[in-house]
Amino acid sequence: MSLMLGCIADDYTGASDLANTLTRQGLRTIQTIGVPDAGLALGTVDAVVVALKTRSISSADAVARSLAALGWLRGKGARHIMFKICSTFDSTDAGNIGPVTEALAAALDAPVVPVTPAFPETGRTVFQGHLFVGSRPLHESPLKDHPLNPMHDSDLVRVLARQSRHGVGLVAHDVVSQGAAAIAARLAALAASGMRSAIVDAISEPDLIALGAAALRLPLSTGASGLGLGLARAARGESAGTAPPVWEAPGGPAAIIAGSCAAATLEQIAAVEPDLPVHRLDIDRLLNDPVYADAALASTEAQLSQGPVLLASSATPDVVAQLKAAHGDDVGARIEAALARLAAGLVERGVRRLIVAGGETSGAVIDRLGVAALEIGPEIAPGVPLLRSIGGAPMLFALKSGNFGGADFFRRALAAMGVAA
Ligand SMILES: Nc1ncnc2c1ncn2[C@@H]1O[C@H](COP(=O)(O)OP(=O)(O)O)[C@@H](O)[C@H]1O
Ligand SMILES: O=C(O)[C@@H](O)C(=O)COP(=O)(O)O
Repeated sequence: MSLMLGCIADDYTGASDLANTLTRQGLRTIQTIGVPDAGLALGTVDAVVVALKTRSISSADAVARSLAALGWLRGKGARHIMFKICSTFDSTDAGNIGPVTEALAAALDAPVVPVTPAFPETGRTVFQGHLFVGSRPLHESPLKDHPLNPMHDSDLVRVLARQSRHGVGLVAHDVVSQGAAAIAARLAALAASGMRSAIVDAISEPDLIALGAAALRLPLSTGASGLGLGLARAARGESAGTAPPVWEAPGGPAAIIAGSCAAATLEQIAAVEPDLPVHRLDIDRLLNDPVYADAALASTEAQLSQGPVLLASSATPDVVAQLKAAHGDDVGARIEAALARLAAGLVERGVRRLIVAGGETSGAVIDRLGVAALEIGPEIAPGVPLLRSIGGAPMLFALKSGNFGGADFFRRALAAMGVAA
């Protein structure tokens, strides 16, 4: 097997977001959870997205796990490697976008790495190296309040340079607008001057297509799903590619687990509250009362037979700050583990259709359920596909980035799973 694209994602919703884009661009794509066992049957695929949970761990661990994924992808003949990061560049000054990019570049002997989180379809654009979320620069967007990776600087050349050993350049829009050859020439000039990565401007799909054509000539690129779109177009060439599959909806109750504290998720929870039972979890009890989780699950049992239920830890930034002050900076990881336990309890009670809101939350849930890989189905909302587990009891998932989806996302996801809300 020889893969057109081998992708390494730093969180699970990011992985499914990219897999969705590649699938919509006609590439047969599979998402694996970590480096898959040798026995996993991948079938005939053009791209594999290896989902890792490395965005918020130590940079040494993130590098080691990403290099292991690289080794597996190279063993599958991947012709180009893409490191999938968040379209809002979620990271701290301690890493991990810079350290992982530089480690992968060294392993691949890449002369320079184009880097862009641009994803205009979801309002992420990069101009003069500055990242905009909608009309606001990153540091004025809701991402400034992220519980794990609050973003306080929209100048990505500066942000990436703070977490990189080598110099970081810029391919500005006046070059990008001239097309792939101009981008490639600028990247080569930056490499000759000692730069090893470069933020690349992109504000539209044509920019992404030009960048994809230039990037595919290099061993490695780093970015969000917009970059994936450009790479897929260049890799696919003129072939039409393949359409996403249509699945028979499996039976079984449905549930929603929300761990994201993003503004979009808070709005989505409020929007669906009139239609189904919403359990807003008491975090103090969730973390300290040994019987609270079982009591919460018991309270859902009768409800699950009537329709979907939603369990949420999600809170506004001021409440998140209070809980971090009360429980320590690791409160996020502890809540993830508690939500994953609740998800396992819901599956034990027959749930086979599960929507999870939050990247780190999705990682904890999918790991706890032991899912090995996911097929990519039709798109529910930009950046969020319907997913079906591969191996084990078949389950349908929707793993939603906290920031993605409109107010009606949960209703749309349930409908895509064959569930009326
Ligand atoms: N009430 C809360 N207070 C503090 N942290 C929370 C709360 N609820 C969830 N969290 C944590 O916030 C983080 C959300 O990250 P994630 O799941 O990646 O969402 P997003 O996709 O919005 O980034 C997780 O670590 C989660 O456990
Ligand atoms: O690129 C994106 O924005 C998403 O694919 C993503 O990575 C979001 O991460 P979470 O907000 O942690 O889900």
